[in-house]
Amino acid sequence: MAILCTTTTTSPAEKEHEPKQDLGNDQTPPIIFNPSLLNLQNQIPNQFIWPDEEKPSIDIPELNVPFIDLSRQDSTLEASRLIAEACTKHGFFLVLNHGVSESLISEAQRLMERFFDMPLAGKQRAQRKPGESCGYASSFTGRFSTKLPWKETLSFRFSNENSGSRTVQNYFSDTLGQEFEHFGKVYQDYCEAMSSLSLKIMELLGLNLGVNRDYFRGFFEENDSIMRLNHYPPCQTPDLTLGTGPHCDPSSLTILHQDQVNGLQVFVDNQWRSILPNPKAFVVNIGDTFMALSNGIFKSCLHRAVVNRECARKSMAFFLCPKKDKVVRPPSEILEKMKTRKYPDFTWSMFLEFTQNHYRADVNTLDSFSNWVISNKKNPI
Ligand SMILES: C=C1C[C@]23C[C@H]1CC[C@H]2[C@]1(C)CCC[C@@](C)(C(=O)O)[C@H]1[C@@H]3C(=O)O
Ligand SMILES: O=C(O)CCC(=O)C(=O)O
Ligand SMILES: [Fe+2]
Repeated sequence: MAILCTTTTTSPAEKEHEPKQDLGNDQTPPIIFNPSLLNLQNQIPNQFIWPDEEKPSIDIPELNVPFIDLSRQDSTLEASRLIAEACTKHGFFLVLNHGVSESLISEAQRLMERFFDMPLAGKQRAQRKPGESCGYASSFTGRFSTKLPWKETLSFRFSNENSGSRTVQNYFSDTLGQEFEHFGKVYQDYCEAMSSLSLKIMELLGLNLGVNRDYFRGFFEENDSIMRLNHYPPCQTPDLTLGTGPHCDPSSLTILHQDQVNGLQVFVDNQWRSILPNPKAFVVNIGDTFMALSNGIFKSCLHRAVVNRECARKSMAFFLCPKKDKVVRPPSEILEKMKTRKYPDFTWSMFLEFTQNHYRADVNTLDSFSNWVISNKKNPI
């Protein structure tokens, strides 16, 4: 059962999303976000206080998203129709009977708890460096100086390029040492399961966009993805801050597992809505790169995560991304029908660089990136 920690509704989202080039370059030394000390404080540091128009408020309605039962072979067409309906509107849906073993999910969750329970210095052995998308970040204190998120994260790369290349396993052993070998094995298996699930979902997305079933599967077969563990500690003033600020995922498809604590919200029809946790399901959403691949037909939608006073919340996100040098351009079947291109050609390596070094992801990331590509005459090929 979901633990419903009170939160919610909001404020208009649009005007708060002007591009902020707050990349942490000011002169004040970064504050330290140590969850075991901060979660009991009645006054949170100013850097964590979000502007009024972005602060969460209480009682938001639930978003009705379709449940896609992946076990029913006979229902491929129906599943694909439901997905398409959700993706043209907001890009969020749930998958059930997804085939990922419950024991793998619960072991991945257990190890995430163990990792975040470690003293700060232990976690900092995997410290994320400026400009890099992987590693441990306690809030983003060195990276941003305002609107800090109330969370700590561990991110690592997964590559499906040479099956057996064991990117995740090597990451844990190389960064945290041999005692983390078991972590590496479990998250390697988890990412492989996420990668296969993404490829299945890609077939369904393709069916609805009128392309060959294998087209997007092939496009993402050698994916170079990012896996992220999120820990949102309790906060004594949850109405002042956010766990993850409003953003669209720059990646292609996100597969999220939430624990039992409420917190994920999506901005639909001009209001914030909750997606309640369901440990048996994965929340799937379209990211900006897939929106570009579908020439804007499938939407990447604004979402955020709120925190609460009582309980810590943990989530695991797999961000499916194409192989770095693959050119992101809609398939001819779509372009023949639509005639005009919505976004320029780009590669994931350019988009990733943009989000890490030039722009803090928000609702406008894809448009700002497109303008950046066009004005810098970046050529992906
Ligand atoms: C390419 C990426 C940038 C972010 C990590 C991956 C996929 C999602 C992006 C992010 C989660 C969007 C919200 C802002 C962000 C800074 C965060 O709060 O975590 C983003 C990630 C990032 O740059 O680390
Ligand atoms: O933790 C969550 O529920 C959502 C996190 C998220 O949106 C992200 O990491 O991109
Ligand atoms: Fe997200």
